[in-house]
Amino acid sequence: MNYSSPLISSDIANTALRTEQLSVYYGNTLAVRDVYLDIPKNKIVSFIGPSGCGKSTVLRCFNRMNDLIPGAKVAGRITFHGQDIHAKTIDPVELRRRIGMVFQKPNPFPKSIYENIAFGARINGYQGNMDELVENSLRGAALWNEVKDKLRASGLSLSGGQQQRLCIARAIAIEPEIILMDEPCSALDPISTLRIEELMQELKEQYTIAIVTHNMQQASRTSDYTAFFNAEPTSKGGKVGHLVEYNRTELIFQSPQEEKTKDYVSGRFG
Ligand SMILES: Nc1ncnc2c1ncn2[C@@H]1O[C@H](COP(=O)(O)OP(=O)(O)OP(=O)(O)O)[C@@H](O)[C@H]1O
Repeated sequence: MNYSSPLISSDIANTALRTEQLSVYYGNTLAVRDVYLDIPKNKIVSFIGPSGCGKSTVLRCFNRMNDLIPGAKVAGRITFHGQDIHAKTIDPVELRRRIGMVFQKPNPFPKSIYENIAFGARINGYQGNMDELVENSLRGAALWNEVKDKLRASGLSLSGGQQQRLCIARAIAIEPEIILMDEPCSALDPISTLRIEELMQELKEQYTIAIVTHNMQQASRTSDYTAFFNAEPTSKGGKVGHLVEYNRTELIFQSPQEEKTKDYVSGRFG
């Protein structure tokens, strides 16, 4: 097996996202190169690696968030259930509805808890019973019991951990298939972090999750597969990220194939 370009499976039906020779540039600078990666359906995949190796860059490619960064350019191919996400027929707004995102810092709208859920759903044309959608989304994000008596209070009045679960509720309200999480717990205390991790286990029954995390214990606790990225120096004095090894999480942490992975997961660098 070639660990620099591992494809986990040839089982397309169970592959939610696939990258083939994915490279991303910011202006003329190559940030990350030649990533081959499959994200299987209804699994949690963690991206780990030292700062600047391109984890967030790759994550943002999946729902074309990099389109919104001036100068960012994506080369290679990304498919979502076999369909090229850069095809002319793909509407990036619809793609982002199907592939939602939760960010590092909880970012609820400065609106009521209720409206945080209802607003996006309304914009996306939701025609059903809004009270039900709000309740179900808050239940899905394990927040309902804490907020059911104060749905008109501001989302910003919640604790950091509750705000992050509100953002997850907002994401699931528009019924995505995939949830991308970019260090969703880095601003949270350990108890709120554990709640989000428990929630992820519940969510994966319905959704596919890809998460960037600096917390290796979190990757090993929560994910089915782990992708280890690293950055190597270039001749011009910069650095370029690449995928070193991708495999089942227990193999990455207990018997990695690559020396670099071994060094990283044992805390020797990063
Ligand atoms: N908007 C941007 N404009 C220019 N360069 C960027 C931009 N975003 C990221 N980069 C560069 O791309 C490279 C990869 O960054 P990225 O944030 O993807 O890495 P990361 O592994 O997620 O890092 P961290 O763990 O610190 O969040 C870095 O060299 C970074 O400086």
